[in-house]
Amino acid sequence: MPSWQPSVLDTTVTGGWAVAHCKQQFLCDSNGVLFPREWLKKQDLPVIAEHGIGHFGDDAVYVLELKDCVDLPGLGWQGLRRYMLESDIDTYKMLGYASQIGIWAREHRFCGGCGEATQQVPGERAMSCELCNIRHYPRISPSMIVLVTRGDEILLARSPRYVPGMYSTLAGFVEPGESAENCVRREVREEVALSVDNIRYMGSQCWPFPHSMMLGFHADYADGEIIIQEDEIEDARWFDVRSLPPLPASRSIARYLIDSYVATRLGLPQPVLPN
Ligand SMILES: NC(=O)c1ccc[n+]([C@@H]2O[C@H](COP(=O)([O-])OP(=O)(O)OC[C@H]3O[C@@H](n4cnc5c(N)ncnc54)[C@H](O)[C@@H]3O)[C@@H](O)[C@H]2O)c1
Ligand SMILES: [Mg+2]
Ligand SMILES: [Zn+2]
Repeated sequence: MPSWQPSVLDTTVTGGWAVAHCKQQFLCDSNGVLFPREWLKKQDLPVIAEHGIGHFGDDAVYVLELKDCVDLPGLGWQGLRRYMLESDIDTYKMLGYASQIGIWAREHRFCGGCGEATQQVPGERAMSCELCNIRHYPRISPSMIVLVTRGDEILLARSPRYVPGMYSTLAGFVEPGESAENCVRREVREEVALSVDNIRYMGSQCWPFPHSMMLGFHADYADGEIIIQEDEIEDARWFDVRSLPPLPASRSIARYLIDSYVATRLGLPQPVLPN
């Protein structure tokens, strides 16, 4: 499998390969998502932005951001989540990156300060506004995710958005003025009314749904009884490491945090954080 290497490519150079993206979906056919770029640009597509995003093996790759997910004969659309679950890691990384750049390009065609059209900065992943003399960079939203444990028990919760039966670790976005550790304390308190101690950093993961940076932690239960925050969570419980419910996808940091603790308690080999 070719490997994926992001970089900023000049869109005035012709040739290479391209993906067409719209709302976390990719245009595809039976060969996949990469199309000869010049061919793709000749199709009847509502392109609103184009960025050169890097190399897949030796091939230069561009993303065409489309206004709508239009139907083309013989072609379909496939969501990023499906690639996260089913494709090789380099294809998933390429498409996660393409999706983040596509969404950012869509949302930064005009300056938020003055409303004028922005321009791509050559050689940099930025849109500039000459009137305001500012640059708009891709947005990344730091989020914490935490596995809370109490001896052989781990705390898992269900959001109403999850597939039936699945439970996962607690997560939430870092707010202005907050450290990642304070975010861990606040989210655990808000979502399940527990307090935690001994918060330690476990690793991070880009989570392109749509632009999160997951900061993974492990924390010990300190105090309190579970009271769920009903608008975000429909159930939360302590599970014994020997009898766990259906868990998140193996590529997620949520799953890594769980597998790592289970491995420690049961004396199994440690998992590797997929990145
Ligand atoms: N990779 C993983 O293993 C994994 C697992 C669980 C959650 N996540 C991700 O973690 C992130 C946070 O999880 P959550 O949904 O529980 O968050 P959360 O507990 O903060 O609740 C979501 C709410 O946060 C607000 N919000 C949305 N976008 C925001 C932003 N950019 N900044 C601040 N607030 C925002 C909205 O009100 C939204 O309803 C999500 O992107 C989710 O997909 C990743
Ligand atoms: Mg949450
Ligand atoms: Zn401006």
